[in-house]
Amino acid sequence: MLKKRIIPCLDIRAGRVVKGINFVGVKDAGDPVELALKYVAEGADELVFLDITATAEKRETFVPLIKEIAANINIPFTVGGGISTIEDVSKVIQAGADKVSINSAAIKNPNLITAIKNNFGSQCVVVAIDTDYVGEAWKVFSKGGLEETNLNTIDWVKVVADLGAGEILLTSIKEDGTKAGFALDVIQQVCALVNIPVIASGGAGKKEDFYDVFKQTNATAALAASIFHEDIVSISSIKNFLNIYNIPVR
Ligand SMILES: O=C(O)c1ccccc1NC[C@H](O)[C@H](O)[C@H](O)COP(=O)(O)O
Repeated sequence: MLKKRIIPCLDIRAGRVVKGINFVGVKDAGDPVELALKYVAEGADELVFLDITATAEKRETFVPLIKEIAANINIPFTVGGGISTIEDVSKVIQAGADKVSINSAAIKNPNLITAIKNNFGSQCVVVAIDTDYVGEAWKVFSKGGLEETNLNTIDWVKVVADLGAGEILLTSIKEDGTKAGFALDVIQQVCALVNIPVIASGGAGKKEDFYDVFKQTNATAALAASIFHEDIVSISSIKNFLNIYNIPVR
């Protein structure tokens, strides 16, 4: 079995790490560079930086901060947040990111996935999908979880994989920030549909949640924010725990 990846996520607003619950009520969670260094020292396999700033001011804080973080870490670095053109991707890659995460822009213009793949390689494009169970189906949400689309998550994952996505970052909105555990059902449904890596995201609250997601689904990585920003458990202790229970980690 491929080694599983533990990925801390820095949700950024106005240059600070923030964290909320179900994508709302975000509170300050610290300095991005300090947290990035801390997580690398703890053994993070990758780092995700997600700028949730909705305002135009993001351009000022976005690129310099990416440069500063990229200069200080030696693990794969994925950057997302409002990326919607090849020029945005180029700027972020030149600033030091290894991959980009696109969400709302992929919904609006699915061909952007293929364009990024053709220009930078499929390994560079992570398609982030925020999902919630509505009525009888898992639906895709855009704009930071604020807008329900007419897309069915199960259909959308197949489309993005066919268009050239290198990975899928699947976040269950209901679990986000709750520390109640990952949404194992939808994660496994998605893993069973695509041949590209799926990163589970949303809900991690204890080390056993990481065991559950790797034991009960084919997720190749688990992303978390609250559990790390609130110092509930370190990345290294999660990895030690997974090793004891024979889940391969780096
Ligand atoms: O993804 C967004 O657009 C967004 C917008 C506003 C606030 C949070 C957002 N995303 C939440 C992140 O994806 C978050 O890091 C993951 O859901 C993991 O959260 P935890 O449940 O705290 O581990």
